[in-house]
Amino acid sequence: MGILEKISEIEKEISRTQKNKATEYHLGLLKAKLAKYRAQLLEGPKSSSAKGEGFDVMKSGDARVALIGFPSVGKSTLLNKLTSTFSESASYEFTTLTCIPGVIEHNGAKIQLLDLPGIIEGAAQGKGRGRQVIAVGRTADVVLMMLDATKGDVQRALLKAELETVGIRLNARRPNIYFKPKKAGGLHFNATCPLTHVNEKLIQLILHEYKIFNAEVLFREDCTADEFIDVITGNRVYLPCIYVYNKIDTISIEEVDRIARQPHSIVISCNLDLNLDFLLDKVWEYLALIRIYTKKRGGDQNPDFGDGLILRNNATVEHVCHYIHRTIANSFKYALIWGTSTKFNPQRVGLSHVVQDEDVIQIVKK
Ligand SMILES: Nc1nc2c(ncn2[C@@H]2O[C@H](COP(=O)(O)OP(=O)(O)OP(=O)(O)O)[C@@H](O)[C@H]2O)c(=O)[nH]1
Ligand SMILES: [K+]
Ligand SMILES: [Mg+2]
Repeated sequence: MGILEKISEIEKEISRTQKNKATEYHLGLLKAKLAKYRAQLLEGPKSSSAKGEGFDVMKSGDARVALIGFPSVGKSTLLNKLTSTFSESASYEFTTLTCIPGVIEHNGAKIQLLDLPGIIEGAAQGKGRGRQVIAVGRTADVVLMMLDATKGDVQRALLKAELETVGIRLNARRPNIYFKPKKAGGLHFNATCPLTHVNEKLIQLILHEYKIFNAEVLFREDCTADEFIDVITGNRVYLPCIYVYNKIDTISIEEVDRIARQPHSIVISCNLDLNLDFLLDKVWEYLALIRIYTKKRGGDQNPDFGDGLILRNNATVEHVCHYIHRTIANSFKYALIWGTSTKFNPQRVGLSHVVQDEDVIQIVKK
């Protein structure tokens, strides 16, 4: 039996199996098997088309955003609206066949926006250009899952499932589980909170499926078997995702209102230029980028507000130093900061101080 057949057998069995206390172990095992086969499938012989043809796009700018969606939902139209790059758009499916990068300039940052071919059900198993699209998706800082507002809710669930299959978790946090395989000593299992989804026996069964007999496992939150499998498997990526419903010019206002209220969702119309500014603000929010302005020493010079430094949320003064020049941190004495991250303006801070959006910083060297 090929891997694909094994996978579909297991999937069938899982859907056949009723979820209850008695089947808990059985289901846990099936899920572990499924995750294992899927991993094999992805690692399997690299298909010759997995590279090239415009898919090896260099990362550039401060962040990368990937447009993923079914054919003809308007991905290329959006790229044309938001960037100065042109990508062919048309009413027929699979107009776009490669990855086309554009640049969005927003809040002084350069955000790389990737237009990609449409993906279809079965993409994760290599249908169409699915695997290549998903491989690019993994490298993004934020995924824009683009949907046709007229097509109902199925698309969203289908796409999410495709991405899940290949280990991409959308709008989820890495499970807080400590896991360390050992050479000997059996399984040491502990939890810092009551567990309602798994117990030691199930954890042991799942680990055996991966031929792991000695390990230390500590649940720091009430995780599920699936989440534990994610931790064992290891190569998961956790990506923020915005569901972008396009073509709202063709549906009723009631329907627009309903869709807009769903979590992580935003409604737009490329054709009528509706809500595109709001989309950019959302992208900015999901990227969690911050702007830091520098001020030179001496005089009453104003900071250079035209030219901010773009950093990740939770960046420290040390990150700021590295951004300016990698040797600055060595000769660093202290920094003065004006902004929301300090109590006083200015305030003297050290390298570990966490900066906030729109802080002004002056670095004083030894
Ligand atoms: N009514 C309406 N049509 C739109 C809107 N945005 C795009 N379209 C149309 O949708 C069709 C598909 O647009 P594309 O930009 O080619 O879609 P795509 O997702 O890039 O398609 P593929 O590259 O084939 O996957 C075109 O005919 C567009 O004119 C919109 O906001 N409203
Ligand atoms: K199209
Ligand atoms: Mg396109």
